[in-house]
Amino acid sequence: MSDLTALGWRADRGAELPAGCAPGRVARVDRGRLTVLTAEGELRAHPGAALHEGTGPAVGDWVALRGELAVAVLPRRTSFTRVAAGRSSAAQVVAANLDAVLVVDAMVGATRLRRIERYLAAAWGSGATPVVVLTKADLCADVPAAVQEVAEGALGVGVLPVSSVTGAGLGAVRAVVGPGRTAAMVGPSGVGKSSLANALTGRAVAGTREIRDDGRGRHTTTARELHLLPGGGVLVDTPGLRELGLADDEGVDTAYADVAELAAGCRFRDCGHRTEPGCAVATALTDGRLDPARYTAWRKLQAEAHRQALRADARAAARERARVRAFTRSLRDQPNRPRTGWS
Ligand SMILES: Nc1nc2c(ncn2[C@@H]2O[C@H](COP(=O)(O)OP(=O)(O)OP(=O)(O)O)[C@@H](O)[C@H]2O)c(=O)[nH]1
Ligand SMILES: [Zn+2]
Repeated sequence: MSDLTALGWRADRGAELPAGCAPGRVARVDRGRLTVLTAEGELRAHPGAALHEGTGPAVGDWVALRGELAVAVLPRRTSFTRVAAGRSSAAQVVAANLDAVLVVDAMVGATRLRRIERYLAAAWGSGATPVVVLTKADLCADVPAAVQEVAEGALGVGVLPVSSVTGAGLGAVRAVVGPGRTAAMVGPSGVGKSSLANALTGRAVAGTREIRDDGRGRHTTTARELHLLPGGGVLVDTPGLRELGLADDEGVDTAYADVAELAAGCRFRDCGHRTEPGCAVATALTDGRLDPARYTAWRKLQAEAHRQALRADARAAARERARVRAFTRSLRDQPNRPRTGWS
C-alpha cells in the first residue's frame, strides 16, 4: 500500500482523470512496459494506443489506469527534456512532474562551475526549481568557500553542501524533496548521486545493480528510477539525466541572467558582442564586471541551443511535408472523391 499523496498526487488532478480510472505514477519505462506505483502498490502496466502518440510516457508521469492498461497520460506540470542520443537528435522527456531539480556535483576535483551552469540551463528549462547539491563535503577542506564559488555562478539558486558519508547537510536536501514533492537528481557519473539516493532513502536503492548477461554484453539494470523517501517525497534518478545535451534555449538566459541582462542593454538588438559600438557586454568585459570564462560559456550554450532549435524546426518541416504528401495521396486514391475543383 502506498499513499497517493506520498507519491506526489494532488487532489486537483482528480478532474483530469477519465471516469472509472485509477491514477498511477510511472516509475520506469522499458520496452513497451511501464512500472507504475499506485495506491495498491507497484504494477506492470501496458501502454494503451493513445500513449504511443507524442513523446510517450516518461518517468514521473501520472497515467490513468483501467486495470493493467494505461489509457492516458495526464497533463505534465513540468518536464525535463534532453536531446536523445543517436542521429535523430530529437528532444526526449526524461522525467515529468518535477518540483525541483537537484543539480548534483562533487566538492572535489577540478573547478566544476561550467558543468554546473550547463545543468542549470537545462534545469531552468524544465519549469521546476533548480537547487545545486555539492556532495563529498567530508573531503573538502573549505566547504563555505566551495559553496560561495558555486553560488556566484548559480544566480538565484540555493547551494547545499552534503556528505553521504557523515550525513551532514542531508536534512536540507530532505526539505527540498519534502512530503508530496518530487525532485530529480541530474549530474555526471561519479559525483555521488547513487550514494545520495541511498542516504536519503535509508536503503540501498541505487548502485546495487543486478548484472545480466544476454549475450550482447553486460547490462546493469535498476528496478525503478523513482524512489519514495521515508518522509513522503519522491526522488528521481534516471540514466537519461546523467549526460545531457540542451534540448532548447529556454533555460540558458535564466541560468545566465546577468549576461542576458547586459546583452539586452546593447545598442543593437542583433549585437554580436564583438566590435559593435554601444556593446554593453564588451564594456562589462573590459571593466571586469563580467568574467570572460562565464561569457564564453554563455555563448557556447546559446549556440548549442540554437543549433538544436534549427534541427527541431527542420524535423517539424519534414514531418509537415510527409503529412501533406500522405493527405494528397489519400485523396487521389479515393475512387469516389468529391469534385472540389482543386484536386
Ligand atoms: N567521501 C565521500 N565519498 C562519496 C560521497 N558520496 C559518494 N562518494 C563516493 O564517490 C563514488 C561515486 O559515488 P556514486 O554514488 O556511485 O556516484 P554516482 O553519481 O551515482 O555515479 P554513477 O552511478 O556512475 O552515475 C563512490 O566511490 C562513493 O563511495 C561522500 O559524500 N563522501
Ligand atoms: Zn553587445
